[in-house]
Amino acid sequence: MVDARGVTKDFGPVQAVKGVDLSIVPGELFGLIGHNGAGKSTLFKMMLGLIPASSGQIHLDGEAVGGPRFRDVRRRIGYLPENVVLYDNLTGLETLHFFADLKTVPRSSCTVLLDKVGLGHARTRRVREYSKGMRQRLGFAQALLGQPRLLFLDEPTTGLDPEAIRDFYRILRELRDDGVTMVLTSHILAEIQERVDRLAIMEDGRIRACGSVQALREAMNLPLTLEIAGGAGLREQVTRVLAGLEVERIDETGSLIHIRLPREAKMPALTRLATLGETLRDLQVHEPSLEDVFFGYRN
Ligand SMILES: Nc1ncnc2c1ncn2[C@@H]1O[C@H](COP(=O)(O)OP(=O)(O)OP(=O)(O)O)[C@@H](O)[C@H]1O
Repeated sequence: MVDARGVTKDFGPVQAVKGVDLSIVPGELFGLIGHNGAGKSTLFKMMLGLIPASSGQIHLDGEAVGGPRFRDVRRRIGYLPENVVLYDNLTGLETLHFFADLKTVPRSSCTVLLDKVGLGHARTRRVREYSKGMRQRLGFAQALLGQPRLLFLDEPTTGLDPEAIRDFYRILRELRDDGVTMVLTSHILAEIQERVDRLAIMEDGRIRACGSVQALREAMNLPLTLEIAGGAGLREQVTRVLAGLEVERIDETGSLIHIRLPREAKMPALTRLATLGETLRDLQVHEPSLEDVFFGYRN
């Protein structure tokens, strides 16, 4: 659905994107993460044909961006920019009517979309009175006009509270079930790590790593943490049964013991810990977070 080959972008002396190759398959929910200035928004704008690439090629749905048949593809694309520009004097519904007219989409779909993003109750209120999260929802409704098959969402959850973020990802899952392809950017790694199918880590204009969160974790081979709770003297017993295994660290906070160990030592450690029987009250395995993976790739 999205295919970028050797894409670069120069802004004068600044090379914002440095030879990006990226393939996103139909129906995929794809995350693009990276620190400020990594080049995410620039890559998005080139994919949408809003700015030309300095070199390289991008195809969307088989058509070259900026090519003769790109106009048709563009009709099937929805875009939520990082900073949505809205007119304060219009109501939510008037705003959506305005965008529907621009996209030559029937106005009749607007009320349904406002309900979908949780703004039905506020559709006759002026945007001036909207909170940041409400503005973001309105921007999202705008991106969904015309039932796009490909959605680009730049920092879509900025300003949303946790409940709204949950609602937002529920809508994305519904869209994915309908076969819509989505690409979203985020800084909030914890938020997207369990929600996207695959992601790319972008740094300094380059894609440093790309794959499912699990694949990236495994490729990095970062240590895991086992967290266990139990009775008095647990730490000594844990240290005893794990003796000889490759354990990085054993820490204690309150009544919890944290054991940091390489992935390959997980099953042997669990087998040995099981011999402690009822001394163990609880045990959890913590995978490295996306933050750990992200910083692992940066270091
Ligand atoms: N129009 C422009 N003119 C000059 N430099 C630009 C322009 N747009 C972006 N840049 C530069 O290109 C680099 C990448 O910026 P970009 O906005 O793509 O990053 P980003 O990953 O989206 O960052 P953020 O998460 O902060 O939005 C930065 O160094 C930025 O200063």
